Amino acid sequence: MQGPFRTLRPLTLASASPRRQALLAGQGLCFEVSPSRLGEPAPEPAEAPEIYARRMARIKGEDIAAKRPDQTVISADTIVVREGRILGKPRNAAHALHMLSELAGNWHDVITGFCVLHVREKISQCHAVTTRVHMIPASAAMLRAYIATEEPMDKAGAYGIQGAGAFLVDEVRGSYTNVVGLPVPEILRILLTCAVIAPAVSPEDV
Ligand SMILES: Cc1cn([C@H]2C[C@H](O)[C@@H](COP(=O)(O)OP(=O)(O)OP(=O)(O)O)O2)c(=O)[nH]c1=O
Repeated sequence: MQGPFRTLRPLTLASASPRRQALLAGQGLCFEVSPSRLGEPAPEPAEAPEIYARRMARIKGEDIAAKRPDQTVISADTIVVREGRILGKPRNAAHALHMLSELAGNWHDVITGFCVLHVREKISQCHAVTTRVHMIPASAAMLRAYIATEEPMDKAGAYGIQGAGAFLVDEVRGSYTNVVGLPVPEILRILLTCAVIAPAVSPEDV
């Protein structure tokens, strides 16, 4: 896909998320996709949500980076946090309804932990970005109808801001792409610094 950036060196996205793939492809980046199949362990007692999201991103990223030591590997983990409690993906429709009932009418945090790793070059950058999101006080009928679309089932907090779930969100404070699953400006800044990507057009072309 044509975009504002081009990829200079081999890049791998260690994620099965089609949203993350679309966010990077939309910038013009070329990359392979190699999701980690490691299970995601539960948070440690008293582990802060940002630390947990970063730890999960590191587990997934290091799994793939070890197999591709000459490539730059990007990984991420997105969680929803309401009053200090971490909401991952719903187990089933009833669990999705439970989660959305808690989120509706309230503020919550969406935290994406992400890593940029390169084993041979000893690059190991892991960070977490937090976005505040407010949901409308949706009725149970609206939430049930949304869950019936099945969109919530593979998403942290049981909603997708980029899909039909947009109807639930009336305010976002912070990075939008972070909610979708990858904080694009932060990732691009690191890739530019590491000379893995560059602007697609050289200055003399402008
Ligand atoms: C809150 C929110 C989450 N999500 C998604 C992003 C992530 O794909 C998913 C959270 O699950 P993750 O465990 O972060 O990622 P994943 O299982 O989809 O992929 P992988 O582990 O291979 O990287 O929730 C949205 O798409 N939109 C949203 O608005």
